[in-house]
Amino acid sequence: MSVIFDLDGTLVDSAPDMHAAMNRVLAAQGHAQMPLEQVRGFIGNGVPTLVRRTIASAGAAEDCYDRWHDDYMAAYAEGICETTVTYDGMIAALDDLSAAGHRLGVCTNKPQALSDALLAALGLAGRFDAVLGGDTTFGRKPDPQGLIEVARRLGGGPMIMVGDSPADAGAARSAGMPILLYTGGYRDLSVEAIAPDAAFDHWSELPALIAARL
Ligand SMILES: O=C(O)COP(=O)(O)O
Ligand SMILES: [Mg+2]
Repeated sequence: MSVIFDLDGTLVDSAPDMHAAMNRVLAAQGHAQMPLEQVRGFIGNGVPTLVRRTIASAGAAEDCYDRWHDDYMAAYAEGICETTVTYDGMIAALDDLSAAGHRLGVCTNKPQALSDALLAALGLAGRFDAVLGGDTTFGRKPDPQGLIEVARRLGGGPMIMVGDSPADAGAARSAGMPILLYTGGYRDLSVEAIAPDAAFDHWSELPALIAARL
């Protein structure tokens, strides 16, 4: 079996660093700071959506998009791993899954360079056989093309997607994969509304959930 993971809100709690970067952009543009919960609610569909939602929320002009986007990318690249941490039990779960012979991949809406930088900063890069970001030609979840490409790079066969958001669930469904939902992430819908194949609140539950699907 191959297991494909989402990154932000699933493997790592990266919202505080994304929030800090966005607040630096807001300050530079003369706008008020936003609370963490607000910016966290904008995460999940990639940087363009994050920037557009922030601009709308700040009441800034839509034509400042390119500037805010570029400033955010620079600010976040600079502070990509100041406070970001892995979720409790995640590393042990990956250890279990690798020991059980599963192949592991990442399909994220985070841009490729930032995803690679963050995984390297956390010492996680070597754990995955394929990592695909959201700014490639394969599009962004809920478009399933990225997921299908990661599945191909992992060698095909049975796949499971593990994510935290409606975009993950949508992509998995369109790609014909089961979706296991981590409930501790950044979803803006209830678990019932997302209707995953299974949900887990703590990473220690994941290896058994995957073993049950073999
Ligand atoms: O960057 C985002 O908006 C979310 O990225 P994710 O797909 O890893 O959750
Ligand atoms: Mg996510």
